Amino acid sequence: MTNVMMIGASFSEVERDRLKTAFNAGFVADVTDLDSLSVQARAETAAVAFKGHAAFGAAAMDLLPKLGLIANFGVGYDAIDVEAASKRGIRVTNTPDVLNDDVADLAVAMLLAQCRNMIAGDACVRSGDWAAKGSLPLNRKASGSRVGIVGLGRIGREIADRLAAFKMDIHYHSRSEKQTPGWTYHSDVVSLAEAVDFLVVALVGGKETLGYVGTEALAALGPRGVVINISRGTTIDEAALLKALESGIIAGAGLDVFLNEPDIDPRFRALDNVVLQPHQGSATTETRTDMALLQHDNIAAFLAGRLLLTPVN
Ligand SMILES: O=CC(=O)O
Repeated sequence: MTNVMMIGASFSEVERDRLKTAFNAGFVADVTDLDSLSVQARAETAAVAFKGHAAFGAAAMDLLPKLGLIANFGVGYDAIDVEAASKRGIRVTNTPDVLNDDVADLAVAMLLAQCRNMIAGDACVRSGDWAAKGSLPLNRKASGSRVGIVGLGRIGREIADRLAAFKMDIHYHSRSEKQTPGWTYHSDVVSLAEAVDFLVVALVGGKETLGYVGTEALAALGPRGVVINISRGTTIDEAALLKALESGIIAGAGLDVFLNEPDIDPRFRALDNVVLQPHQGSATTETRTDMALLQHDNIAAFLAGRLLLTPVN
């Protein structure tokens, strides 16, 4: 009997094997494939191990009448309609904390790569241009500048701690003022953007933060401003961001997340003032293993009737 169903083409072979061995879990690549399962397989499914960013809404939940748990692989669960799940008595879990370090590391790496022009530097050495044409134009100092963190949750704090070690003056905006070591709170994102050179977006995704950083904040950041986004493509108004990058309203960006991943807006690829990453904030072997184990442990706890480790609802 299979009462656990994996949903997500992005599960690795190791992750699939682990869940298959532990729970005899079945597999479908996408939520839209659920109706291809037999009536019995759907009727037996008590828990779903979910991975990916495709929407998991009420209609899919209704295909699984005994569903009691959606265990998300990832901290962000904006793909899952949690309200619809709660209404149906379905619990949702995620994988917080274990990925904070990696996501914060990538944010810092993109900020440094952007300032120090590292992508062009690598190309310059590889292509032979260094010998043929000489060094690159001077790039930009990162240490000691002013940075604004949008969203001082678990990941935002890790980013701020790292950038404080780079002697940066830390400003932040979040729902409420926090206990911080001398960092400056801003009650709105525009005043934060006005005060800093770098804006690092570490918000949760979802309806509430849709287009949170928009035209006004980008204009306030100004022509030396750099945006780093490791949250979700939805948190920045992407049309406004592209316009700001193309027209010099801001200086550049480091982006790990986009709308319509992986088929991102081709205008990004034409820009030479951006560092682009394929949504890989948590993508180290170590962290993905920890995330997989936490997802597994939530499913095991649910099936055994124990308390969930990291519940969302
Ligand atoms: O995007 C990755 C996550 O939410 O964990």
